[in-house]
Amino acid sequence: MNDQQYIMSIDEGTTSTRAILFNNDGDIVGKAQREFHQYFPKSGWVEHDANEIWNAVQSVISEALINADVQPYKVRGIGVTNQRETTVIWDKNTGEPIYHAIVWQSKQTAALADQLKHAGYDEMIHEKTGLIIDSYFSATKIQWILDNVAGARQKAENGDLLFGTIDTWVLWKLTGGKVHATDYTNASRTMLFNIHTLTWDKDILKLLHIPESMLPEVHSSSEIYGYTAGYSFSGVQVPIAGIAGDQQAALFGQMALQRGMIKNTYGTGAFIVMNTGEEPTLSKRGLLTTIAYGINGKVNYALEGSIFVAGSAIQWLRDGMEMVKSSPDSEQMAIDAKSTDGVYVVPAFTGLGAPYWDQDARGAVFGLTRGTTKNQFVRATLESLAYQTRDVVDTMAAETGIDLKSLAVDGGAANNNYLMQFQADILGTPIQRASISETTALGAAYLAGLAVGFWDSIEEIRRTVKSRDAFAPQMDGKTRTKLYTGWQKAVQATIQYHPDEY
Ligand SMILES: Nc1ncnc2c1ncn2[C@@H]1O[C@H](COP(=O)(O)OP(=O)(O)O)[C@@H](O)[C@H]1O
Ligand SMILES: O=P(O)(O)OC[C@H](O)CO
Repeated sequence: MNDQQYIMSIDEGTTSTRAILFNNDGDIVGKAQREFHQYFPKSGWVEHDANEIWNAVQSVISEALINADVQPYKVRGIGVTNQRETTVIWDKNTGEPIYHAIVWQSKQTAALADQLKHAGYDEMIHEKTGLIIDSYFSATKIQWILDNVAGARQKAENGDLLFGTIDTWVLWKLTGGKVHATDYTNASRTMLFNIHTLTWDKDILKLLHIPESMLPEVHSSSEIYGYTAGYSFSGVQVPIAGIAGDQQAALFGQMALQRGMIKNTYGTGAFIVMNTGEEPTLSKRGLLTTIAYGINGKVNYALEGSIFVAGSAIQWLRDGMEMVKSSPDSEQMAIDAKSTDGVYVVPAFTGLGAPYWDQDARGAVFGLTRGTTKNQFVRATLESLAYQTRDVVDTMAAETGIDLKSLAVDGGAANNNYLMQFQADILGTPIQRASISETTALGAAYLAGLAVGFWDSIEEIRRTVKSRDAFAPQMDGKTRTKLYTGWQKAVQATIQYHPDEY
């Protein structure tokens, strides 16, 4: 009899939900993926239907089990990882969301964030939460829902509403409404969590008029939060034993567990995270301080540079500009272009994140001539992912004094070999690409597997890590400086031009 057991990761991303089954060697044995609807009700707004996300979660769980021919009782534990910050508020009596989930990229709360900044709360919020006031985080999204949905504030004050990031929503649904909890990594993205005391911050809650009764309990990233209930896992009770925001899960999946280790995940956005050890480092240069993971009674912190538009710029080339048929086609087109011939694309579609934090910037293209080709435009768009990464990596080096020896990468767009080579060239640093691009899901599986004894220790996990693809820098220093200087000028010009002001 086959007594192999598995861990299932549920990776609820910005554009799709995946369920992935891992065996004891950390290999993928089954997988299912489902895209869901993106709602753009007004310019700059991005929303999801939380019920649709839950339906997608249920269907990918079943499909992954069927695809791998694995019986549900063979799953030892579930790890949940998720797009962070995205905010759901639901009625705890009916289980119904009272508004669409407001997505991390959404800009409907930019004015609320500006009010907080202008009232001079930057320093207080940065000091307590490690974050820079921005509509990106959950806090102003909660405020907005309470202010804009009829009767919501009263219900919240009566204790009838629950807030959750997507991990919390999925956990609540999986456990049949029994468990309302999150982990440190997700809590640290709300702009309501004190990263020093590891508690919800009462001063910020008071300032934003958010009742604490709405907020989930906060736990470590690796422990049993509850068990699947009802038919949520084909009727079998499986422990949900790992939770982490997707970028932190990727850091864990890369086994970047020592101070100074750094990874970049190229998904919808790109997120560069450096493990800074057991003490939080507050940035003076526009990086976020965040919780990397909490495990075995200890918390590790990280510095993060968040780039809002990365793979989604390639989706824009596909769906908006209709310049590529599929995202992977961008690789050959970039190679065929041979050079961008001075074209720069700055994809600031929803403002600029780290290190600029300019909510009002919008995308721009520079250097077009009559001779500019589609292939050059595609190449320039791909290169923007690498330039934005260099902006953050340089800032991290300046902030910490730690020089980058190599950059660990993963995520969908990291499959693009042209991009990876250009990234190594423009950084002047080698790139190490994880053997599976699903490092986020792997990290959540590790966290869950450690909690249930599927893996006994981190050392045991390390023994299963496979060799990686490497990209060494080949560009000469003069070309690197010339290209990067052009990018810096393009970004400065983008910051100068705020279309809403005209
Ligand atoms: N070969 C490729 N070249 C460039 N971009 C790619 C490639 N493959 C996927 N992408 C981009 O990567 C993103 C998907 O990556 P993924 O890690 O699945 O993202 P998420 O978790 O944010 O949903 C999409 O935006 C897609 O356009
Ligand atoms: O969906 P992803 O992978 O681009 O990740 C989104 C981030 O968690 C947002 O902070």
